Formats: sequence, structure tokens, C-alpha cells
Amino acid sequence: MHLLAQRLVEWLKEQAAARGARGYVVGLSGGIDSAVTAVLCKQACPDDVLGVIMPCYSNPQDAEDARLVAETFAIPFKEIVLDEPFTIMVRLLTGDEKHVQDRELSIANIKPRLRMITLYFYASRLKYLVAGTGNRSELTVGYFTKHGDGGVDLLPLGNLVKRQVYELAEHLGIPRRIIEKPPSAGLWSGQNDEAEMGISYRELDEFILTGKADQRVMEVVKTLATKNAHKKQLPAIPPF
Ligand SMILES: Nc1ncnc2c1ncn2[C@@H]1O[C@H](COP(=O)(O)OP(=O)(O)OC[C@H]2O[C@@H]([n+]3cccc(C(=O)O)c3)[C@H](O)[C@@H]2O)[C@@H](O)[C@H]1O
Ligand SMILES: Nc1ncnc2c1ncn2[C@@H]1O[C@H](COP(=O)(O)OP(=O)(O)OP(=O)(O)O)[C@@H](O)[C@H]1O
Ligand SMILES: [Mg+2]
Repeated sequence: MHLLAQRLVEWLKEQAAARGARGYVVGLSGGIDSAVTAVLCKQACPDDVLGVIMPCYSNPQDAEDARLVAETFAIPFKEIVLDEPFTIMVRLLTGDEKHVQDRELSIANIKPRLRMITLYFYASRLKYLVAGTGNRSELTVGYFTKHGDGGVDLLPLGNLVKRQVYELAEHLGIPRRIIEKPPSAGLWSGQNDEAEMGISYRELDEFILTGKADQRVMEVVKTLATKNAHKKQLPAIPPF
């Protein structure tokens, strides 16, 4: 067995035991990060893992890919469609539900936050922990929604750059089509991580691992990392 996978599975077992939890709940998006996270959780807690597929005006192919992961690895799963609660929130907040299609982040970020609420419902009911799927590449630049997909109990992939997540996916036997599709937050149709960040994961990983990059890449990473540093900190408290 792959040493890294083995160590992560052991770590997940230890974390659950140390925190008095029975297992893990994971949001299954049909993307590579959640596929790898869910399979590691399944290996750590074979009888206590739950995948939750949560479409929210999403491409139906994503839910299909998520089901493929769950079925391939015998991960029990639930499907909770969030279209309706999202529409209600958008109407309540903006006065007009036509804004559900807006790309404005104040609206689109409601989607990952509704997913966070859903995952914590199951965590509480089942005495599980919410396993986040963020990796070191995303965490470095803060490419996640605060209290949305960032609102989790632990991050098993948090020390791995995206390239290492791909390596693990190959080792674990994640279905090809999931490995090959372009990373997307899925907040709107056609969203693409690399296009939105303005750099590729290859460039980002290279900079993280070696400190080497074009001037442009360095500037993008530094700007994003500075702008989003607050996402990895506890809320500020007055020192008096
Ligand atoms: N300096 C500061 N100190 C403390 N708090 C600060 C702050 N600056 C902003 N804030 C707070 O943070 C909020 C902005 O952060 P946030 O709400 O997260 O919003 P924001 O960073 O603007 O948007 C989330 C980004 O993550 C991407 N994303 C989301 C979900 C999944 C994935 C994926 O990879 O799959 C990617 C998404 O496409 C977008 O680019 C502000 O509204 C403010 O409340
Ligand atoms: N439709 C969805 N259903 C369930 N969970 C979701 C959904 N969309 C996003 N998530 C959760 O939010 C996490 C963050 O999304 P992100 O796009 O970074 O990861 P991914 O989809 O697993 O991988 P990729 O980077 O290849 O898109 C997902 O890993 C998953 O846990
Ligand atoms: Mg995705």
C-alpha cells in the first residue's frame, strides 16, 4: 500500500478516536478532492462514513460523478438538493429570486454555506466529524468560502499540494473521468479554478514546493494569500 495513503488513513483513525467521534461525513461533489477524502475516510472508518451529494443549481453530471465515487467504493450516501433553500435565501435577501443565477460572490457563496449547514446536521446526528477536502494549494491562496467549504472539523489533504492529490487519486483507483475533469468550485456554470485564480495548479504547486515561479505567478499568489489570510485565523478579539 502507498505509504502516504496508509499514514493518512491511520491519522484519520487517530483523530476520530482522540476527538470521541465515530466516523466522518464528507460532501461528495464529483470532484477529485472530495473523492480522495471520502475514500480515505472509508478506509479509516469502513462502517462509519457518510457521503452527502448536495446539488444547488449544479450541473447534473457532478451528482452523477459523485454517485459513481460512492458506488465504486461502497460509501453510503444521501442526496440533499439545495435548490429550494438557496432560492428562498436569495429571494429573502435580494427581494428577487431571479438573482439565483448571479455570479456575484455574496450570492454564490450561500451555496457552500448551505452545504456546511447540511454536513453539520449529519455530523451532530451521527456523532461524526466533518472531513473537509481543502488541499495545501487551495489553502495557500485561500481559494475557498469562509464558513462554507472552509467550515469543517479537519483537513486530511491540507498538507498536500494538488499534484499530490492527483497521485493519491491514481493510487486509490478514483475513476478516470473524475481525475481528468478540470477542477471547479461549481458555484456557476463553467466555473474553473485556474481561470478564476489566474494561475494553474502546476504553477501554484511549483511555487509552494520550490519557491520558484514567474514574477506574475509570484505576484498572484502573494496577492491572494495576503487578501485571504483572515480565512485561516480565528476572529480578532480586542487585547483589552
Ligand atoms: N481582512 C479581513 N479580516 C477578516 N475578515 C475579512 C477580511 N477580509 C474579508 N473578510 C470577510 O471575508 C468575507 C470574504 O470571504 P468569503 O466569503 O470566503 O468570499 P470570497 O473570498 O470573496 O469568495 C470565495 C472564493 O472562494 C472560491 N471558492 C469557493 C468555494 C469553493 C471553492 C473550490 O475550490 O471549490 C472555491 C470562490 O470561487 C471565490 O473565489 C468578507 O465578506 C468578510 O466578511
Ligand atoms: N454539489 C456538491 N455536493 C456535495 N458537496 C459539494 C458539492 N460541491 C462542493 N462540495 C463540497 O465542497 C468541497 C470543495 O469543492 P472543490 O471544488 O474544492 O473540491 P472537489 O470538487 O472535490 O475537487 P475539484 O478541485 O476537482 O473541483 C468539495 O470537495 C465537497 O466536499
Ligand atoms: Mg469541485
